[in-house]
Amino acid sequence: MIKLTELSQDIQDAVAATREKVAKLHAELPANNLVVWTAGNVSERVPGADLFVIKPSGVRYDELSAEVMVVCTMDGEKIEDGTPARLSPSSDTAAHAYVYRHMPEVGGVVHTHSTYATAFAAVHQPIPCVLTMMGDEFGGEVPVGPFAIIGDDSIGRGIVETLKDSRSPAVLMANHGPFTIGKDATAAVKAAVMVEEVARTVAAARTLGEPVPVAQEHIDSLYDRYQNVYGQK
Ligand SMILES: O=C(CO)[C@@H](O)[C@H](O)COP(=O)(O)O
Repeated sequence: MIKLTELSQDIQDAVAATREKVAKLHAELPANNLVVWTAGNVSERVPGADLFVIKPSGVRYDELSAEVMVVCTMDGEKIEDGTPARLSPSSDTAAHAYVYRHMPEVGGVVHTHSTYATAFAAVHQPIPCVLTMMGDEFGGEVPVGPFAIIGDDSIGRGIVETLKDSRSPAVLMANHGPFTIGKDATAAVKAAVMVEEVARTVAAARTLGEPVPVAQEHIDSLYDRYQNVYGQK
């Protein structure tokens, strides 16, 4: 088994920095009302190594610190990372690992059960692109992925199959909830916040009438501006 202390100092430093970052980002899930109890997870690739960092399974968010973040290989196997052997990685580790293996551009993955996005997943309905904010962040609708059993790489296969030809960084896995991807874990957390927000707004809009789709040409222009011009250089 790979032992963290036997890896190069550069890799050990990169692991330490990633653990700090991933531990901090987990606090964003309850802070943004995206999870109850322990029902969500964040992971990030370790730069310069075939490793990623993810939270331990079933541990309360206020107990998560850099020291207990679990380090895994790209096959989702925990390495000897200095945490107790009994500390298992998230139950969604195989899904995160599958995404990293098949989407090399992805550096971060997030899963939550946020209420409104999960409600769309429960009824197998994509979130239609009816808001400029959706054009900006998702470049179109947020798609629904297949039903998949938890624990092996079925969820990962569903995520990759659904997102590989989509601009959306979010997929609503049927009867389960949102999984989001990004160039790093911060971007994936942002997508998780945004997908819940637009799901909530679209659900509210439907109580008033039928939401009006944004024209494709406007979606393309919104997406291009937000991805390439918005914010600070
Ligand atoms: O979707 C599920 C289970 O339905 C999981 O995402 C858990 O809700 C969180 O699991 P851990 O990351 O704590 O193992």
